[in-house]
Amino acid sequence: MAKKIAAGNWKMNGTSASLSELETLTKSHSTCDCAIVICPPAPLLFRAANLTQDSAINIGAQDCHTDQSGAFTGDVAAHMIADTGASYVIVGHSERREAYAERNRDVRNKAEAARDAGLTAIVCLGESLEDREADNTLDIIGGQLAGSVPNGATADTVVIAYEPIWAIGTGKVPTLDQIIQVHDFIRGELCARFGTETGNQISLLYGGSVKASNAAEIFKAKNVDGALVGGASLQASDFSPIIDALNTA
Ligand SMILES: O=C[C@H](O)COP(=O)(O)O
Repeated sequence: MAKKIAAGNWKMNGTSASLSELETLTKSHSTCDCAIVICPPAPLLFRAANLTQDSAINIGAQDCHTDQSGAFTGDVAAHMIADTGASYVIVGHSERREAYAERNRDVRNKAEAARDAGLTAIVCLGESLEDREADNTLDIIGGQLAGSVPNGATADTVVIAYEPIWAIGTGKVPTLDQIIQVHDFIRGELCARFGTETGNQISLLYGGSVKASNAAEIFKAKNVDGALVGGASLQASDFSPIIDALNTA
């Protein structure tokens, strides 16, 4: 059975003042049946990891480089992220695939670098509105999954986040049937590639306009093991009810 995960991606939002939101979450969720992961901007990683040490909250980064060191100005290596005390890293978010032209091969290399550093990679997949309207969703997701997830993936090294690009930050959410169709497909592909036991253990998160008002409904869906939340993860008061909905799902 896959671990339930409530993950928050703060994207390029937050300063040291935002750590108070983490403090609130830490206090309000001192124990939790699901894993809680907060991915703040890189400058906050070290302090966030310190603040949440020995709590139910895990810290993750939003990206990593494929290499361990070198002349890559502005980049951060996976082992540097692990050194801050963080344990997760998001790779292949659609915003990076688009803005930095990251291809599946780059995402897979990043996920491998994360694994080698002892981090769990949250590998993001998602179709554009154009793909969806052309009925290409499963082809796109299948290609991204095959190309972005490393061989030998396990539940400890990889989490999958399905995030339809058209649902990110738009308030538009796919129907439950659409989410179920894609998550069932991903589960089937993972089982076929990694075996039934491992395939069923890898957590599948849904992302795209998840909020307190729709979380419980989304978490009812088979093969939805949690969420990757953007906007509604910035304030503890918005994210807490999403965690609670996952706990009771
Ligand atoms: O990584 C998170 C996703 O991009 C979802 O963002 P959102 O919840 O603001 O739509």
